Amino acid sequence: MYASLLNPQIVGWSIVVSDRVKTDLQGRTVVVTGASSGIGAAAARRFAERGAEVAVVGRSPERTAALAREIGAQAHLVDYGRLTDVRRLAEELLARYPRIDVLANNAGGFFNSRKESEDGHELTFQVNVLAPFLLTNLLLDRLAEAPDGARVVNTASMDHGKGHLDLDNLNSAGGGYNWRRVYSTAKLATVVLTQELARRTRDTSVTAACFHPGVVASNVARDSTMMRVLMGTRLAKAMMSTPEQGAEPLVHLATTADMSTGNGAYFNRLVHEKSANAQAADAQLAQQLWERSAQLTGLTATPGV
Ligand SMILES: NC(=O)c1ccc[n+]([C@@H]2O[C@H](COP(=O)([O-])OP(=O)(O)OC[C@H]3O[C@@H](n4cnc5c(N)ncnc54)[C@H](O)[C@@H]3O)[C@@H](O)[C@H]2O)c1
Repeated sequence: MYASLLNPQIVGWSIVVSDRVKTDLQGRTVVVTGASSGIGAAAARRFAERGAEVAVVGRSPERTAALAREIGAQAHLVDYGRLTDVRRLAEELLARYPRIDVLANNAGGFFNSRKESEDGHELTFQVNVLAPFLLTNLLLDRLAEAPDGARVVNTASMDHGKGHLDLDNLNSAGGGYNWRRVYSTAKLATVVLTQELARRTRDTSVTAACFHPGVVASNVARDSTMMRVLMGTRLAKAMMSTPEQGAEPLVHLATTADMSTGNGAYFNRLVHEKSANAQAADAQLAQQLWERSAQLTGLTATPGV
């Protein structure tokens, strides 16, 4: 019974994105970050089964190579804790793939205590927001050239509802670090930047969406002792979705034929939802967050308004 509460597909909630999907992905290239485990690995397998050329992007050399070998794909390594590494990855992808049809920004996570990246940014914000923002911008021209239209799918979380963006303190500096609030805020930024990306690319064939994958049994809590213990119990595992179930919305949003009603939107699994967080609908904040993120990642050229 509890499992069905957490698994929309079991109780049969309505699916409001178009159910017309591109099932044959032959000739298409899909980039999946955080693909060495969990939701990303499950999604990468599904894309490969449908014939896509998959760029398996991961941090762990062993796990990334193993998954790439398993699905006959190419492994690409990156550490999102270093923005220079994100730039190197973008160059590697641009050199290797003449077309990119889907960018799944899925890498993410949270940390027990406040850590800073090599670039001096709070690490949760860098890994979940700044690094994928930079990668997306660096790949955007290639995405816009995709012959059948390209899709950016960002893995957000329903936790974004509890986030609060303070443009003057995106670094979560000062005392009282609360990993949950910091993670929720990072995922709120994902929701806000997805909308802003859709707005800034509205004259191109690129569309974007973000989603909550459900509560998924994965390694996402590896850096939080408390969450690792909570998510590791047998009862908790029985209540959670599998990575394959968590990957379903990602694969669907990446391949759904018609995004005209969902461009820039947030989906709770496959249900198009209006966010309960008022900041998610603040267009001025979205514009400012985009500009601030560009500044923090050293981007000089981003799509205009
Ligand atoms: N598991 C859940 O219940 C849940 C719920 C909501 C959202 N999410 C989100 O789903 C996404 C996938 O998580 P998952 O549950 O599959 O967990 P996971 O830990 O298996 O996957 C996270 C991936 O992100 C990668 N990653 C983390 N830090 C990185 C870094 N510094 N550089 C490069 N890659 C890095 C990891 O290597 C891993 O492949 C994350 O964005 C997570 O926040 C998960």
